[in-house]
Amino acid sequence: MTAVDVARIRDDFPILDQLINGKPLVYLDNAATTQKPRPVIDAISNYYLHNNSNVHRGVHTLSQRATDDYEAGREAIRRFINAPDASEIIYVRGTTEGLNLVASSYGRKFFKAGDEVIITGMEHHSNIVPWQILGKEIGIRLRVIPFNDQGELLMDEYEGMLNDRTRLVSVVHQSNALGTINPVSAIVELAHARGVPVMLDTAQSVPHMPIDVQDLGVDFATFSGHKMYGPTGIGVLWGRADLLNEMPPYQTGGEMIRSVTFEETIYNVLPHKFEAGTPDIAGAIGLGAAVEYLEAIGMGRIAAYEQALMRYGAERLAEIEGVRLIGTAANRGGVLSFYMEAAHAHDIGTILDAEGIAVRTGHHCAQPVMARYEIPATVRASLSFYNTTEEIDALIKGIDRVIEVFG
Ligand SMILES: Cc1ncc(COP(=O)(O)O)c(CN[C@@H](CS)C(=O)O)c1O
Repeated sequence: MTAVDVARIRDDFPILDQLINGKPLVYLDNAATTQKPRPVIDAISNYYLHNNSNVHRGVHTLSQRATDDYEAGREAIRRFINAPDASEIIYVRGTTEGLNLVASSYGRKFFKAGDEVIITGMEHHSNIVPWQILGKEIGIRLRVIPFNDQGELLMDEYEGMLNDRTRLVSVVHQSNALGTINPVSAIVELAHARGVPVMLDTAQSVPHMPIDVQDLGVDFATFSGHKMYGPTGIGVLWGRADLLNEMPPYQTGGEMIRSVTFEETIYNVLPHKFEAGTPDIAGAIGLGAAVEYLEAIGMGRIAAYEQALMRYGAERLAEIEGVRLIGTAANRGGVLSFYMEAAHAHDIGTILDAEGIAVRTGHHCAQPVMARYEIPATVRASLSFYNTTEEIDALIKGIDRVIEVFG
């Protein structure tokens, strides 16, 4: 993407054109949530302005229009991740709910006391805590794949963990704290050799690179709409139909049933079995618009642009004495996490905000990662295709200001 392309893209994001503390906003917190382009905002407004109605089983025009748009969003997502069938696309609130759904439904169906789930040491809390709860309830064991100082998984350790009690491998594709992009194909190959399914947390990869769930060979994948330029409150769990059909519903009530008597309930078919109650209709329509927006730019172009920007940022940060980059895997995405002895991450973030620069500071819901590096927190700049090298330069200038203040 050229600078001209980026300038035109930035016109689609009105929020980026504002001053913060008298300085141009430099939004570098995209791993937390991304900004929304006009087509997404317009699609949501259009629904509420002209088509607002509840979906499915409606016999009036507005309901049919809303249902058509809601299901068109599902088909757009299927296409975007190259899932075999739209019925395998389950709308959830976000990655957290997707992970909880699999832990709760797949976990209670297929795990027995003494069984094991394998995760990595760089997981987001939403792929740690649900398994701990299942561990307490059913007596399953959590196995954790360690990683080296660069933030790369120790694959030999992983291979050694797989055994006859392993019921699921559940791992992050791209770490939100380190940027590491994990070797999914190798992880899948070893797991499938033992007949073990793989769940992939794609919260940080779907928005930033091409994702083909069939090519990856995974069995589940989950992500959040708000991290891929769509609205908050809507996300996706994709799963292989044969597994989803075996799994009990996660929540129950309307929409997810075929018939209910006081004696028995017959569940609905996929995807509806896992979509109880009135869904986030506007969110799904907005997410469908976000998919179309990203497809028009091209995920390959986005990945290449963000990769170049991250490498530029890493080079600039390496020039500053006292800045320690956390997460230096050879294969990593648009995340620049760093630590400075001179000041706590929160103080650094505050000074950067005074310069108009928005970064995330803290443990990023990955406290085991901070413990591994023996640091309390990092400052994390996370990139998007609407960021520029000039914004990286502004970040560097802001860090120089931090050093002025804290010495
Ligand atoms: C890898 C990964 N996995 C799961 C989640 C949860 O996504 P939700 O949309 O909140 O459900 C996140 C969200 N990470 C945010 C909030 S902590 C971050 O600032 O890094 C994530 O990065």
